[in-house]
Amino acid sequence: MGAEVKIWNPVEVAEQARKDYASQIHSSQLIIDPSLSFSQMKPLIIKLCKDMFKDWSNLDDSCFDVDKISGGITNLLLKVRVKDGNSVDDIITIRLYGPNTEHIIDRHRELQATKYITSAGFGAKWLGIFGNGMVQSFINAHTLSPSDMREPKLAAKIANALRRFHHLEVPGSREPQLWNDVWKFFEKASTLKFDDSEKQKAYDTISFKEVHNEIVELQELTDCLNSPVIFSHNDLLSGNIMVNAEEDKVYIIDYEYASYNYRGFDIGNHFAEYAGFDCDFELYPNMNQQYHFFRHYIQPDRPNEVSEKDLETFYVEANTYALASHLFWSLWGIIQARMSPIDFDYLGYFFLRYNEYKRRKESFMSMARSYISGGKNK
Ligand SMILES: Nc1ncnc2c1ncn2[C@@H]1O[C@H](COP(=O)(O)OP(=O)(O)OP(=O)(O)O)[C@@H](O)[C@H]1O
Repeated sequence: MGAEVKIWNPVEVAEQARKDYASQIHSSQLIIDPSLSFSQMKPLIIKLCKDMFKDWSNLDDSCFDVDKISGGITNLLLKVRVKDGNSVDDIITIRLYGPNTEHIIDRHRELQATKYITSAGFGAKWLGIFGNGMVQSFINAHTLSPSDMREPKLAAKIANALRRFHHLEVPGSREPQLWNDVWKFFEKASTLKFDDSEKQKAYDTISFKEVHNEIVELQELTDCLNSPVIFSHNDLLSGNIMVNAEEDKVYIIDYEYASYNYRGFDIGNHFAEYAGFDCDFELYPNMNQQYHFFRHYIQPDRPNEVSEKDLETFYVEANTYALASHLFWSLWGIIQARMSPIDFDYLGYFFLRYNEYKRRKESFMSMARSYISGGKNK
């Protein structure tokens, strides 16, 4: 299953991180095969913890409680509670990379982003690295559902948190990655073969010539919008937002796709995620809901003073780039259908996202053209 691939040398990465921040990142050379059953994996996870955190190396195995955290569809998230005799237990999360995810995720880019994002105080603390994954602190908060994101108070908080995220300065390439990534996905997705004949049949119905033309057309159009390039999360779905209501804190987690990118893409992609993995696109936010979000993104202190002109600019950007989000994740779905062992209908996901692209294309593209030529969008 291609599971035992070491992505990096963990010791070197940890050493570099120590130099970069003067903070200690623990490391282990171990690799855990994510295709193992949970009961087979458990003792290996305990071994990993002991190898990585020297303070725990002499603890009895019974001091470790290992559980799965559900929610994601790319990696395996584990929670380890360690009772070492102190009154307060330690809790960590172990993110075990899904097999073959190197086809869709640039792990070195993710690592670079994670270092800077976590040291700026977003998300969980980065604690350690091993052969095919990383360890972070456990966030004591609840994960949002798609319908939570529509709730006005939460939408305002998310907008404000995303605004702060977009102000991050992360070293490395500042080139927006959207179209590089879309074309990379396209090259991969259009040249696959499936062992499963049902999947192959469904795959054969996809016109990659048509998809190619759609990408070209949308790229040309969005280029004319001049959406600012910022440091972008690129995957702000409900499962990647956690909220601790008591502390009034919003956590943006999971930086697998983070890169410099177009502001409109990050916001439009977030709106597309109101539909959830079930792709109930009736839940896509209407203009009022979007304007509420923009007001709190643009001017969280004085949301009612945001100009109509700014609201219109954001509206055109977000909805045109929401189309790009459909293309991006539909191509991702095809690749995952071939590469991922996770039980999820990724090919079905392609069709849902691509059909939504086609359903919305005319109205959003004509709005963008009218905006670019100086007309009104409504
Ligand atoms: N540090 C953490 N502390 C507590 N819970 C966490 C932490 N990191 C992730 N989770 C929980 O685990 C879930 C899955 O995590 P994550 O989104 O990173 O997985 P994923 O497989 O990359 O997901 P996807 O690809 O669907 O975005 C999250 O929705 C959240 O509920």
